[in-house]
Amino acid sequence: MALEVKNISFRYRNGPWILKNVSFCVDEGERVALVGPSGYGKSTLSKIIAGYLQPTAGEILWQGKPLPETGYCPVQLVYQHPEKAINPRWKMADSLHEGWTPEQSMLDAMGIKPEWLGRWPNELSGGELQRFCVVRALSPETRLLIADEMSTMLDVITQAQIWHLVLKVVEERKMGLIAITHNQPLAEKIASRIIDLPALNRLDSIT
Ligand SMILES: Nc1ncnc2c1ncn2[C@@H]1O[C@H](COP(=O)(O)OP(=O)(O)OP(=O)(O)O)[C@@H](O)[C@H]1O
Repeated sequence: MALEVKNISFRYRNGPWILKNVSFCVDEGERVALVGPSGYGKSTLSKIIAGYLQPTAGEILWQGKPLPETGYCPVQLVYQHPEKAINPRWKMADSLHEGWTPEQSMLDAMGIKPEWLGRWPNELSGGELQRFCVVRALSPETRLLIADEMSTMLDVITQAQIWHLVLKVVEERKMGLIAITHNQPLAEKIASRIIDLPALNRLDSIT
């Protein structure tokens, strides 16, 4: 079992419980889609799995152990909002090369133009920025990619281009994938299993 989400419960400060006793596993190289209504906690759960948020209770295990606190994290998250994931004070080349140096062929496949590398993040569109975020997350050390509404704000041609590359890399490297999407046809196309978050969330067990 590559990823174990074990009895995860979460609330923001003293707010309402968002997740209660959520458990599921993702096998090595498995592709799953995580679905649920808007505001149901999918992004929150993805941040917990990637180690950006600490759960209020429960644990995330990767290959049977907690995620490493230092060094490269084998679980990488691509957010819905690329502008929040990129350092505004770094030029794009620096953000891109922060974790690894992708080959030119990957930049070409993602449609990243050479002139974008010398720009600041605010000089690119959301879709252009998102391409950088996707490539940055696809280091050879990444073993599980969480794509949280990764392509929602893109036009259909760009969406297809990005998903084509991501699925090719995931397949070649036998990586795991958790795709969070409201797009049912996309979920069915990219994933072999659909995880319905409301069915796992034990909010009724709150005392
Ligand atoms: N930083 C925060 N502080 C307090 N509440 C938050 C915070 N971030 C999210 N929430 C709340 O937590 C709940 C779950 O939000 P989350 O973004 O995880 O849902 P989601 O299922 O990903 O939604 P969507 O499909 O609309 O993206 C929402 O009610 C949201 O308002």
